[in-house]
Order: sequence, then structure tokens, then C-alpha cells
Amino acid sequence: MSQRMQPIADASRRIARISSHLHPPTSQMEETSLLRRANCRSKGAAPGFKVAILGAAGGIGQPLAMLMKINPLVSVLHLYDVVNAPGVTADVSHMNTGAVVRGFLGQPQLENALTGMDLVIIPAGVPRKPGMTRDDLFNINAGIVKTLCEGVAKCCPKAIVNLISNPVNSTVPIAAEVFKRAGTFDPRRLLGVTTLDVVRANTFVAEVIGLDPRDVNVPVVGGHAGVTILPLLSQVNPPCSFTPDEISHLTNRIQNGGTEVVEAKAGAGSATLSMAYAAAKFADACLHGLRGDAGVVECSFVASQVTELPFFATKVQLGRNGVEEVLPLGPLNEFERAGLEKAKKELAVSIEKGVSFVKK
Ligand SMILES: NC(=O)c1ccc[n+]([C@@H]2O[C@H](COP(=O)([O-])OP(=O)(O)OC[C@H]3O[C@@H](n4cnc5c(N)ncnc54)[C@H](O)[C@@H]3O)[C@@H](O)[C@H]2O)c1
Ligand SMILES: O=C(O)C[C@H](O)C(=O)O
Repeated sequence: MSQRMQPIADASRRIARISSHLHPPTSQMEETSLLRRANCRSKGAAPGFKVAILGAAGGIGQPLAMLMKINPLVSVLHLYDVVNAPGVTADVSHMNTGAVVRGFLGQPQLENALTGMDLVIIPAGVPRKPGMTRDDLFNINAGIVKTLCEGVAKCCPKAIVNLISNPVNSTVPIAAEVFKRAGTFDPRRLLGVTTLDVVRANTFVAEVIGLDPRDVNVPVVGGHAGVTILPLLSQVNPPCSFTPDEISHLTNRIQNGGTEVVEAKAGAGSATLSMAYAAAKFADACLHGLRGDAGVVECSFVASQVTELPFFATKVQLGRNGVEEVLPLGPLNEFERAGLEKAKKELAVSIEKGVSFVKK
């Protein structure tokens, strides 16, 4: 061998030696990202949590993938969709943050996307157009959520599930029924994401009382559609009082925040960016809970005994197993008690619709 070729031969031997100590390449990485393990010295993912996003190429999925790639608690990020997953994966994977990103395209790759995950976030499904209710999405999204949750039950039954797909008031009961059928249901690990209602409530209340929205915390209970979204303005932190007009304006705007965005987008979908922010905030809280951090509290639509309904959104304390404690409603004023009755009536129908979709 000539002297000029010697360093190249040494380098290839070094790479071959290092590669032999690495995990075998996963087919997903080979298929959907340009990374070839043989071409890098990486020892694989750093310690942290493994997170999958199902519906990762969508309006919520893409910015959510970006935000989860930035999260320092995430070591592995799996991006699954039935379209465009390779492109989103290649794009997000170039961000120089810690998480290793892998893409998965289509049903045959669902199991690989889910295996070993600690947290599964589901924004898969169709969004509303003007004039539609969230319940109008049921016929398409119910089947999507059912199939994805069957995958979760099979491949990562201990994962925490954050369910975003609408109608949340029905898709969470669907997921619960799927898990019950599979014998894997753990009510602590299934959480409907209602954080956007809290995010909106904090923003709108802050506007009215003239505070920084980051300093305002409004509990929003019930569910995630119309009158089931019940902001508890009597429990706002920092404590403040509102005129009857302010209460009426704020309650109406918080309950119809989603519709405000759907109409403004005029047929191009529903909230995606504020939702990705809210979903990332909620997922981060779940990961802090999984890590064992104390005092992590968020509102979420979960299995609950706070009312006579089997599911209800209230504040929940998050921990190593997901929901450690479902917190009580606290004292309600007369306006809120009336709102609660209306919310429960509509919620009962939506919950039953989800349950019977799986049972029939
Ligand atoms: N919980 C909330 O507060 C909240 C807020 C906003 C939107 N949403 C809901 O989130 C859902 C997604 O909204 P979006 O704006 O991202 O919609 P979108 O159409 O932009 O994206 C949805 C993605 O899901 C994918 N998908 C469809 N079927 C799938 C399947 N079987 N497996 C995996 N992926 C699949 C699509 O390919 C698409 O990429 C809608 O149902 C919407 O109503 C909920
Ligand atoms: O309004 C929608 O359809 C999407 C979402 O539920 C929202 O609240 O923005």
C-alpha cells in the first residue's frame, strides 16, 4: 500500500471497529433518514424519554415534532404518519439538539414506531372546516384513533398516551375501550389534551385584567367542545373579580376559541401552532411527572370520579405513572354550577358515543 493510502485504510478500520460496537441499524432510520450508523461515531441516544408522535406530518404534528426535538427530556423521537413522514423526519433531524429522530411511514411501520415508547402523542385525524362541530369529525377520527390505540396496546402498553384528535370527549373513551379489550387499560396513563383551553383562557383573561398571560392561571374543566369547556373564573390565580359582562364575554370566547380559529383559517384547518405549543407544554409536564418531579399539575380529560361521568377534565397531579391524583373541582359559584350541569349533559352523550363505537 502506498504511503498516501495508509491513513485512509487506518480510518476505515477504525470506523469498522467502532461500528461493530454499535446497535444494528434500524430499518426505519435506513429508510427515512440519511443517517447510516456505519458512517457516524454516535453511541446512540443519550438518557431520556422515548416519545412518539402519531400524525407527525400534519398541521399540529410538524411544529409539535420541532418542539419535542428541542425538549431536553427527550432522547428518542419517533415520527409516524401515513404521508410525508420521511420529509418531516429528515428536516427535524437536522436540528442540533439531543433527541435522535426516526421516521415511520404507513401502517406496516406502526409497530416499530411504537415499540419501547414512554410517551405517545396522538394528533392524527382530520380537522374541522367552518360550520362543522368537533363531533362531525367522529366518523373519520374514531376509526383512526381506534387503530392507533390498538397499536399502543400491543407495542407499548405501559406508555403514557396524550390524545389530541377530536372529538376528544369521544376519542378518549374510544381509547379506553380499546385498552380495556386488550387488557392493558390503566386509567392513569390515558390523558385527553385540553391544555389549549387553559392556554386560551390564560391569554384572554390576562387581556381583560391587564396582566402578563404567563402570570395567569385559569382552571378549565369539563371537556373539550362548546359548553363542555368550563372555565372556572372564580378560581383564577392570581385571585381577581370580574363584572357579569366580563364573565359572559370570557366564558363565550374561551368556549369558542377553536371556532374563532377555524373561521379565521376559512377552510384551511383548525388551530395548529397554538395547539402544538399547548401539546408540547402538556407533554413536557407528563415527562417531568415521569421523571419524578414533584408538584406537576395540569388540566386534562381523564377517567375520573369527580362527577358521576366516567371521564371528566379537571386539574390532575402528574407523576411516575401518569395521573397520580385527580384533583377535585373546588368551590363553584352559581354561574359555574349551571355551566357544569350543561357540560355534563353534553359530555354524557359524547362519552357514550365513543364507548359504543368500540363495543358494537
Ligand atoms: N385537543 C385539542 O385541543 C385540539 C386542538 C386542535 C386540533 N385538534 C385535532 O387534532 C387533529 C389533527 O389536526 P391537524 O390540524 O394536525 O390536522 P392535519 O390534517 O393537518 O394533520 C393530521 C395528520 O394526521 C395524519 N393521519 C391521518 N390518518 C392517520 C393515521 N391513520 N395514522 C397516522 N396519521 C394519520 C394525516 O396524514 C395528517 O398528517 C384534528 O382531529 C383536530 O380536530 C385537537
Ligand atoms: O376547534 C377545533 O376544531 C380544534 C381544536 O379542538 C381547538 O380547540 O382549536
